[in-house]
Amino acid sequence: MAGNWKMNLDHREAVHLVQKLAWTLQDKKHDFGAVEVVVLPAFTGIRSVQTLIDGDRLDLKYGAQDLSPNDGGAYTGDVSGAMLAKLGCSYVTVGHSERRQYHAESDELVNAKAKAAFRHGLVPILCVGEGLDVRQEGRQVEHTVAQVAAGIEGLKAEQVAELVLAYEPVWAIGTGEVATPADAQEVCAAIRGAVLDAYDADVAASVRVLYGGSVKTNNVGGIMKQADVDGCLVGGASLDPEEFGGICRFHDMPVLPG
Ligand SMILES: O=C(CO)COP(=O)(O)O
Repeated sequence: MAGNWKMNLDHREAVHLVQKLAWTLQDKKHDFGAVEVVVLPAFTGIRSVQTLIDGDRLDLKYGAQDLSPNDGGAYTGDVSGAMLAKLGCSYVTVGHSERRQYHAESDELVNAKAKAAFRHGLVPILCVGEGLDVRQEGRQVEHTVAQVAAGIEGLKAEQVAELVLAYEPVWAIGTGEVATPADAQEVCAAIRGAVLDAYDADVAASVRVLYGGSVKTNNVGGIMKQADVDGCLVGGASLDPEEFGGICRFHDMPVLPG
């Protein structure tokens, strides 16, 4: 379960949220062996979050929301995978739809960022998903599978086995419009199928496929029941420690009909 905080929370607020999240998980006896919990602060919060997690030996992982495809040099404003690895990051999202939309990130750039992450021992959370127009045309599977194929181009089997692919239909992000569990399963199964076609059954079984888009405690139960959904990438709800803590306890959450 990964919380993408997006451009929210300064470094002090980041520490506060991690403290509260740790308390609520501890209070509810969270099974960290069964459900890995990851927070993705803005760059400015990572150092403080690292200090807290290391200092208190919290069983939380953390990462960044983006990285440069380059390893260092004259790239003003960019942050390299090496810098994130030095801060103890485990994960980094690449190709989030907000990066694709507001920074015109292409599939080629997303692929280069995924490779940069692996060069520095970071696991990319590679985000894919269709917009409303594509969904209305019924082309969500072909669109998303093409993004996956381009995103994983040239990656080694052992890298893809570690990779996280996040299906985030753009029309469901921050809108309150959650995909139905069946919608999520349809595309997540196709994503795993694309990995099977490109690699083999072991890699397809090992790659983790997340769903993201308006995930809350009241819908996570149904989404996580789906065979090809291994976890969720949570935006807005991850800023509320009680709500995100509840999402991490998805086994206890209601599964609503439909
Ligand atoms: O973009 C998302 C996570 O990366 C989803 O955001 P919301 O959960 O706010 O819809």
